Amino acid sequence: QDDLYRALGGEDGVRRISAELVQRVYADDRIKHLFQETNPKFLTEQLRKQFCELSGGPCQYDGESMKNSHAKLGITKAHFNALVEDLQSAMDAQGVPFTTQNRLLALLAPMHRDIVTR
Ligand code: HEM
Repeated sequence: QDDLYRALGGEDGVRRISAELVQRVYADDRIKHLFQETNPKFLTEQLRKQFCELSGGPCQYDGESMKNSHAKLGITKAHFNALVEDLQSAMDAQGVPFTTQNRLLALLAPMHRDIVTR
């Protein structure tokens, strides 16, 4: 049940992917303006726990719901796609195989219903 977690590189892998994603997002001119009031360390830690739990790892995501945490941001489909691209780049940089990348992305994709609000 934790094979996706292990394919992502386990604890260290998921930690590195989360950190790399946040670095890319804060440098991404398409979306960085939306993160101006968010502490990158906090966001990295929340993403780490969420990716860990989703992939079957021994963690529990204890943060806000996707709906509540994104409600006021006015996120578009284009913003969402930009973040997904940043995640793909982050996983590429960590040497995560394409098929493993797609398994994580498939778990995240349905969240667009709660995250994209315009
Ligand atoms: C599948 C896609 C996404 C996932 C899995 C995700 C996940 C998360 C998580 C876990 C948090 C922390 C919630 C908390 O505990 O308070 C968060 C917050 C946040 N997300 Fe996302 N997110 C996604 C897409 C996006 C997109 C597309 C944007 C904007 C381009 C975005 C912008 C933000 C911002 C600005 C916050 C911080 C809100 C605050 O400071 O309270 N997210 N996201």
